Amino acid sequence: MSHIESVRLTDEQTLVILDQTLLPGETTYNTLRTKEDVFNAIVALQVRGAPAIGIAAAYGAYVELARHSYASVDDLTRYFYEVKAYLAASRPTAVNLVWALERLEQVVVQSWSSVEELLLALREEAEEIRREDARVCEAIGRHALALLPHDAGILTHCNAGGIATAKYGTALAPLFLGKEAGYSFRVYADETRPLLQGARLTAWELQQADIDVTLICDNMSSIVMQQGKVDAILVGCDRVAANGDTANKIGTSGLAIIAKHYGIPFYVCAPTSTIDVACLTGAEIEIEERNGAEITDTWYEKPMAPAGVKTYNPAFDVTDHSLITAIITENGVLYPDENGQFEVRQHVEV
Ligand SMILES: CSC[C@H]1O[C@H](OP(=O)(O)O)[C@H](O)[C@@H]1O
Repeated sequence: MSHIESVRLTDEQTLVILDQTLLPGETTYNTLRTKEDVFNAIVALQVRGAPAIGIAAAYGAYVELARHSYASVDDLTRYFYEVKAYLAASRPTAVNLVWALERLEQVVVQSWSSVEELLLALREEAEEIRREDARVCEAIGRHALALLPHDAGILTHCNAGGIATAKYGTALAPLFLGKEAGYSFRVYADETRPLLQGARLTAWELQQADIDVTLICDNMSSIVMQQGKVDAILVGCDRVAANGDTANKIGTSGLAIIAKHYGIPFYVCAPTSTIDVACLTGAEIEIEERNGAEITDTWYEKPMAPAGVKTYNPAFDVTDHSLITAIITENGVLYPDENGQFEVRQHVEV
């Protein structure tokens, strides 16, 4: 699989990201030099996808810290907490953002003899977060692949591909690995309004990998399931609660309800870094609400709605655990027990 890297730390202590807002028409890389650059890139979804956001935040925190001088390790530590709080506020729903910054905090709280030693350790931890994510996504792909017929029809939502992670993606990982193993998946990618991650990113990534992909509007997902074209639905996630309730791109929960109606397996592909066992149920997950202009203005040359119309633009929704067939992590496939309950904590702490 030819890998398209979406987040990279350079030797010049800068962060380079693939600007995902310009895909598929332009493959443009932006250089981020400050915490403000990183914050704005995450808010604008230039870098997006829960794991990729975490990696960008870890790299971004390091890049910001490395560009200043410090009188002492305590001075650097104080500034780390300022940068952590600032970057953590960029997007609230994907837990990987805070998870990655807390990984750096675990480094900061150790005892360090010099500023240089601590900065080096922070860079290495950020690099390890990226390397780990690639290994995790490949493992998710292998576990998911084992569940799928060689010629399965797959429905995807939003984009949980290689560019949303360090490599492979989560929901798309089995598709890339299957392609390498000679599988002939037929993928239906729904466009995923309002930001069209399915049309712009998933269709693009699958075409780049020569995987059969058909783009559909979100409101066509039901008919492709009714017509028997879909053998399984694969989605990513932004935060999985302790009971298995899952926050993912807006529209996911509706897909799960339709899948339940047609008896189609609904799989959540979840790195354990996206599981938040401190969050007991989906009701506790903060849902980011974004600017309504993404609905009315982003893709249209002419007005698509009356001027001044009210909008409501929740970027995510929560799929109830009762609608999820299995949660696939790097540790394996987690099915609900006989009472329909997911023992997520046990699965995470293997
Ligand atoms: C492996 S990416 C998970 C998740 O992230 C996406 O959200 P966004 O495009 O807003 O960053 C989407 O919900 C994906 O399913």
